[in-house]
Amino acid sequence: KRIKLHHSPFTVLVEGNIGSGKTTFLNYFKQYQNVCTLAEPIEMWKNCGGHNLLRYMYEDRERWGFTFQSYVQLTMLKQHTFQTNSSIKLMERSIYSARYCFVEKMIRDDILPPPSASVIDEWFKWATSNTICPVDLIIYLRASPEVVYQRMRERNREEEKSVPLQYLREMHEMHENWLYHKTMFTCPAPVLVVNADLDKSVILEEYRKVTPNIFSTCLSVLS
Ligand SMILES: Cc1cc2cn([C@H]3C[C@H](O)[C@@H](CO)O3)c(=O)nc2[nH]1
Repeated sequence: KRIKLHHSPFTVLVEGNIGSGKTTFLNYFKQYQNVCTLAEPIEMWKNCGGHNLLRYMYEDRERWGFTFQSYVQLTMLKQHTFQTNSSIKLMERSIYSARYCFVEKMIRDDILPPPSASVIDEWFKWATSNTICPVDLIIYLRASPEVVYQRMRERNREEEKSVPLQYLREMHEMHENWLYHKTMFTCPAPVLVVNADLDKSVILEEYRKVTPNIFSTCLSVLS
């Protein structure tokens, strides 16, 4: 009797701070034909009905925090429920990092008033209470704040030009609490930590190391 221990498709979340190399990681796995990669829908956040919610959020987090995170949650739900025939689905971030890292940070910074936080949380609890957001593995691209700050500056994304190093330090701690120390919230799947500080000249070798975990089907045969 054989039982399946994972969902179809085998769903992998690529998580990490701003500038930790998620896009590079996703692009590396594009080379495999049975992998469906879903990049973070940042273009949708930059144009929701003609509004650049990402820019509004960074310009005034109190005023636009809820609006932005509410739309992020919808776009992430769309990605989680995206149907593919590929055997593996690789997602950049998720509804989980939305809630446990970014929304949680806004709550702790008093950016998100409790009533707004409750509304986002009710959507999150509904979305994750049934099987519409399945996860089988989380890849945590773990990078130091100073390294990702440098990369963010070099990438020079218009909306991020005023993001300070301190914010990246705090977002690093949110990721550490959730995915490394696991002191905050539950992890919806096993976590594989990748040293994302490595220079791009050697980082692909580091990504290659986790391919067995992504491509191994975790079928177990019961005697
Ligand atoms: C799920 C999720 C992704 C995400 C990204 N961001 C920001 C961080 C980066 O500056 C930009 C692209 O990741 O959007 C955010 O504020 N809240 C988010 N929530």
